[in-house]
Amino acid sequence: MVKAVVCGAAGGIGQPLSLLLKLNPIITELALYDVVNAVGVAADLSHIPTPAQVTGYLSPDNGAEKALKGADIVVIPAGVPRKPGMTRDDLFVNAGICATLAQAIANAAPKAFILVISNPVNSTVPVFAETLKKAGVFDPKKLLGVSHLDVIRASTFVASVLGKPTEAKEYTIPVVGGHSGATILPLLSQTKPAIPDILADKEKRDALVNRIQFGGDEVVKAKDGAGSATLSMAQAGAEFANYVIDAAFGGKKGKIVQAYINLSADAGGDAIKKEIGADLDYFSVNIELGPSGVEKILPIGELDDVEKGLLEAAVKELGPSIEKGNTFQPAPPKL
Ligand SMILES: NC(=O)C1=CN([C@@H]2O[C@H](COP(=O)(O)OP(=O)(O)OC[C@H]3O[C@@H](n4cnc5c(N)ncnc54)[C@H](O)[C@@H]3O)[C@@H](O)[C@H]2O)C=CC1
Ligand SMILES: O=C([O-])CC(=O)C(=O)O
Repeated sequence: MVKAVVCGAAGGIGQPLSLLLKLNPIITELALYDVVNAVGVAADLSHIPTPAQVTGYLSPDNGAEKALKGADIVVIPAGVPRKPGMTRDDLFVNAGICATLAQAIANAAPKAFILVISNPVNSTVPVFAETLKKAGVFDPKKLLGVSHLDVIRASTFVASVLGKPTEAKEYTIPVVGGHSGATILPLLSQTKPAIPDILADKEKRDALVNRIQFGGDEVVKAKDGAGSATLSMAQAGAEFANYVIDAAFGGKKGKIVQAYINLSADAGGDAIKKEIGADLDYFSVNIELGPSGVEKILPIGELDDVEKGLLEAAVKELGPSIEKGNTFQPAPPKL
């Protein structure tokens, strides 16, 4: 029995993400929350004959907390997407939405796994953490910033450069750091199976790294004002949520993924701070998933010289974004 909740369920990501979660037979309850149209989307999905019973909630009458009550996992693609010319940091307007949703989760589902998709992830995850801390329910093992789209992009783009586009799933590339531009650090030297020909070709490699780091901009540009990645994000979000569900509720052991998490000492974050040579509170790292969420934080491992340079740039850009989230003060509620 697993209850999943999607906040922002009527949006460009929310709708296909909810559809993909409805197809997971382990999920028995699927609650959809949005400030618009969540009831309609729920009615639509409820006609699909899979186990999940779907309900929709809008904001009046405490809809968020009603949706969230008893949730095991909450996935959050709520908030404004980019338009051409904007950076993810320009989306910091989403911080208020994130703080409100975090408070609702603290009230109604304090033990749930929380998967944050809303941008800018580098700052919104700290916003979630700070709100949960104030409410006394913060568990760093259960708060996961979703950077998995960068991971699936890396597989797709590597396979394409190799001229093997149909074999993308065969290529595993850890992507660490953060989720925007230079903070996205694809560890091509750790690709499995190895890609020596790309690593030896500076021009090819630089272009590949750039495409992975700015894959989001590629979609924003192509959509030309109609938003950012929604369908690939829905796939990445559902795949990632299903990994978390399988590890926590399905008894599947040993799954290693990357997610943007809090590097608190008791979860093993100190070792990462040493590895990256920076005292950052958050970083996307290799984690082993399990019943408690982040079961283990694993080492980033050896970087080659190109990656050492990229790490330096990532750390420089991440620090201020984290600080922005850590120090965000939500507007007092209107009386
Ligand atoms: N982490 C990642 O890799 C990615 C993150 N994103 C981010 O995901 C977010 C959503 O993107 P889209 O679905 O394309 O946007 P969208 O505008 O299509 O959908 C957002 C939804 O959030 C809802 N919403 C707004 N305020 C809310 C609140 N207080 N509570 C609940 N729902 C609320 C809206 O009504 C709307 O249905 C954006 O911030 C975008 O930048 C997008 C792609 C990838
Ligand atoms: O680029 C954006 O604004 C949306 C996003 O995070 C991505 O596609 O990676």
